[in-house]
Amino acid sequence: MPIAGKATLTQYIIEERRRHPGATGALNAVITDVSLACKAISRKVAHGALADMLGSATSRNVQGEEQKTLDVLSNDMFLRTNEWGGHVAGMVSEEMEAPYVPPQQSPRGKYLLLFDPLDGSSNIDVNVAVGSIFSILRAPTADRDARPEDFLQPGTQQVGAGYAIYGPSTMLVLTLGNGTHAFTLDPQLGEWVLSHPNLRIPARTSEFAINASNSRFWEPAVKRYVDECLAGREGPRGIDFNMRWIASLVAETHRILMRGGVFMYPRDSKEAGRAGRLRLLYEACPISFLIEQAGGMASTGRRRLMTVEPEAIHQRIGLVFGSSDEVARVEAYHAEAPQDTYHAPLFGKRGLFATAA
Ligand SMILES: O=P(O)(O)OC[C@H]1O[C@](O)(COP(=O)(O)O)[C@@H](O)[C@@H]1O
Ligand SMILES: [Mg+2]
Ligand SMILES: [Mg+2]
Repeated sequence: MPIAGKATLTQYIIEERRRHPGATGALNAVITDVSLACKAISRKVAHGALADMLGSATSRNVQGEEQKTLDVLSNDMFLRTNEWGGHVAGMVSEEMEAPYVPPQQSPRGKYLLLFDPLDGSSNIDVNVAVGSIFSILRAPTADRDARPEDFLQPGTQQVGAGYAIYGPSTMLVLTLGNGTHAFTLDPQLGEWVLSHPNLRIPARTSEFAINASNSRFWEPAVKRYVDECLAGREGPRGIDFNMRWIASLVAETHRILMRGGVFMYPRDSKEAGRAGRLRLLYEACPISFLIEQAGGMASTGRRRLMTVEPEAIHQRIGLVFGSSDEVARVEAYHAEAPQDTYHAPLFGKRGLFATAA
């Protein structure tokens, strides 16, 4: 019996399976296992300081970032819930240098799971929303253990993707390639309830999100786009824009899925040899899949993000996503502007901060 007339996650994925007559239920099992990990993480996050879970672990992850206690614990939750089920042949995580291959599987799992177990972890200690992001790929072969190169598949190959957000309420947002749907965790029942079926992102928006402290490292096309937004009603866009920055990709994505907007963590020159801040396989690809399935666009700034052929499991990339008119505009500015042709009006000769001649 549906809760308050709404389907549960279990009911939804069983219904989805009917679209694939040959399906064995293994994908549903992976989603169930992931959603169990997310419930467990949600409980830990909700206890905050009372669970003695805040603060930093003593370790650093493969990208040299300080690991929070909850980063390590959340990673463990994902590994433990999924290795037991036997449906994944290997897992890649932000928190592990090499893929994890579950022991003694026979037959081997059909799927590969990639995840950021705790996204936005700099927000944990200040009690702001964090989340978990996941992507599901098919394992290319069942004949051998999963290898790093097996995970190097473009986003278009994802069979499922989603995130959990641990905010005022806990939600799971999922796509299996048939729309993007949001489930709210009923804390009494411990059940995910389909509260927001078929999310749609409006094509137009007047809200953007970017870490403006990086502006001196941006490419000209991004500078131009942001300057035009900031110029508001008096500028070329003719409308006032609002700006947001939560420093939590999951929370920014959630806002955009709920009411539109554009998010940018573009390629920049902040660190030599680093293409962008976000990780391609377990941040940018799953978010892009969710956004496209909700009618939005997701781009590197220059091209559709999900067509990028990955080269390394922890590869970083520029990401621009959200309302399609705005993402298309950012792509157009990149196509138009050779690297050195745009001069920001704020700092130009006749700009706001120009010094008297
Ligand atoms: O420190 P910045 O530049 O605000 O970066 C924030 C970005 O970094 C992230 O926190 C990276 O995620 P992790 O917390 O998983 O490392 C994104 O969620 C967010 O968009
Ligand atoms: Mg992250
Ligand atoms: Mg993380």
